[in-house]
Amino acid sequence: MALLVLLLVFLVTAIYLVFFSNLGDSKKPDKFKEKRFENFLLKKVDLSVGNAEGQGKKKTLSPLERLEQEVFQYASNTSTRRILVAYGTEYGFSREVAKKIAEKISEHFGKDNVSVRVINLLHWEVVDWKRETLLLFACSTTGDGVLPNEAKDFYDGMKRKFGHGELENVNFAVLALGDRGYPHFCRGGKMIEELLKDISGKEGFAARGEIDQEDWPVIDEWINSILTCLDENDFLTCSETSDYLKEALEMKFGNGSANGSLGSTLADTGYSKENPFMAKMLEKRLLTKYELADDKEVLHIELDISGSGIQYTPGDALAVLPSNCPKQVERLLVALGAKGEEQVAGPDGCPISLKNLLLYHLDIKTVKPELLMYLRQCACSDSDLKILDDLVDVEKGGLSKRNEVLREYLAAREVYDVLAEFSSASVDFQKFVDHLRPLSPRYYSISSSSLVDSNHVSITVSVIRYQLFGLDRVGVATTYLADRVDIGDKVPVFLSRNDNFRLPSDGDVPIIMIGPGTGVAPFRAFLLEREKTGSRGRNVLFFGCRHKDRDFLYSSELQAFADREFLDLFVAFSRDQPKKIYVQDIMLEQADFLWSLLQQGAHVYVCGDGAKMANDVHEAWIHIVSSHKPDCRREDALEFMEFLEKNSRYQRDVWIT
Ligand SMILES: Cc1cc2nc3c(=O)[nH]c(=O)nc-3n(C[C@H](O)[C@H](O)[C@H](O)COP(=O)(O)O)c2cc1C
Repeated sequence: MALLVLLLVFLVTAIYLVFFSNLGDSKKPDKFKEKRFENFLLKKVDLSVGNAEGQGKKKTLSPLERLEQEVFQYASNTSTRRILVAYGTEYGFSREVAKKIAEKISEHFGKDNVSVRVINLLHWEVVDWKRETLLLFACSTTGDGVLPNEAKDFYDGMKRKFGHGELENVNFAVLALGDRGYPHFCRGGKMIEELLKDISGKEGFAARGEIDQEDWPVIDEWINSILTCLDENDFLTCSETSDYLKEALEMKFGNGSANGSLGSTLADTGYSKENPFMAKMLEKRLLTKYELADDKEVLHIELDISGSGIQYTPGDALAVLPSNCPKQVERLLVALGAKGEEQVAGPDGCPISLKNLLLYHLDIKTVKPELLMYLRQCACSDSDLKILDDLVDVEKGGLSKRNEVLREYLAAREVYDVLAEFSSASVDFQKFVDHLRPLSPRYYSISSSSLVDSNHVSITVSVIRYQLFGLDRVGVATTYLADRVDIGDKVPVFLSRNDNFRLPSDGDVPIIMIGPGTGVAPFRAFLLEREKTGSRGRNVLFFGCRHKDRDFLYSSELQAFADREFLDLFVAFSRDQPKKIYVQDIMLEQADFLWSLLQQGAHVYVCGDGAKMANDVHEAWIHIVSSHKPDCRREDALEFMEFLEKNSRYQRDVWIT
């Protein structure tokens, strides 16, 4: 009996514990629940950040997941009103723009009334162009006025495939994205428009948009002009009720497909911005004397890519995904009045600490004009409001890049500066980060040859450090590599192909390389490759720097090539004598020699600063050609250089800082 009573007491206690303790739990103060939520957040953060050191350790995406990043379906695909928005991008901005175009069209017509599909031009072969009636293109320009790598096959393929007027059913319009600082502004978009004009046999239904950098107000204007045209004309309606495209894409790239390749960049290695390879740093060597205030700090960096499957060719670039400088992030957090541990939504929508988001995911240097508009909303002092109103004055061009005052203001400031300047603005952390750009990869010309060592890749990095408004400023990726990555640490990288900067296939053809400063990087790769393949063609290099004994990059290697009579080396040291001398000056001294090389079919390469040097070198060529070709006027010389360019005998890999 006593045993029975004991059992009964035990049972009652157990039942009480199971049911009532839960009840009790639910009455515990909210803090307890918050704690459990916090643990949940921590787990999520771990997943989204990868690890404490940095980003980059992301899961490998399946072909279908990668496809979803490339192709977006914004609306019902059963609608008979249909449009295809195709983008060609090198750095991702045109994809962002294409998504915005799709969203706006979807919003304007109602998402059930129109089917808007977005596709990377990389997948152009999946599209049945004769079945498409309405096309919008958003395409950038890269290199020296060329199409993005992933859009090149589309351009050549469409030219081959369709004759004049063959796509007569197509209505199209083009948005060209570029940067006015480059000599061939928006050339990629212009090429696509010309192509479409030819194969459709008609003009675009709306004027071509030309965008100077990330100018959203002008992009919005163009989208609005498109919406007006679509309201006024019935281009949208097509005769088909089902959409072949989604099915075709899934067939081609879906799980289990036989040829599930996503195109050249991804297919070769599977590594991309979203899914980088973690390459171990093997060497970091200073190539310059770095002691005086005026000295340059240039590093030779070698990385281990064994096991990655990355196969590079001289001319290609290596993209590095950096993280921001912790000191700069701390400074920003102080200006924000934040601790850093505050939770905000990360790029994938998962919660992440404000500090980690700023360290690993967002660009804290570039100020978007939209951030100023947001600060305008939060500012409460009259003087802050007045300055902000003046900056974004509609009369001056508002938020657009046409607003010269705003343009100059932003060019000289980082995100910290505007926060510090408009300190009366009390910002919401989530809204603040929503107004920052994502941190983008930085591209460095590869300076090694995979024929010499396929497991290693090297880049040549000029480290950026300067002062602005009395504060230290740094180049994000250059100081990431110089200060924050040690030998043995891993760096997230992926390969960026550059088929517009290639050695001649015939090793007997002479090459003329012009590469001052870090512009010499791809030429080191060219020389190593040509020596390894036993090329017999003459190699001529024009290199320039400030001082022979301070910043002559790879001097002993280059001198050794010259000593072996494998290289004709010409150098210009701009500051070693009272009169400044640059590469274009020493080219002119060698005019007869250069002309004779051109006569022998030489290929010409220029790498480095696109703002000044590339133009000065181009002028030097015009001079050399017009002074050697009989009866040659300036226009004839320009035409001659264009002829060389069209025949891949004049290739430039230039950039503007
Ligand atoms: C290395 C490099 C070369 C560029 N060359 C040109 C050019 O020749 N003409 C031009 O208008 N814009 C040029 N741009 C600017 C880009 O077209 C512009 O930044 C564009 O918004 C990038 O879009 P995307 O991210 O879709 O490639 C160049 C940009 C870079 C980084």
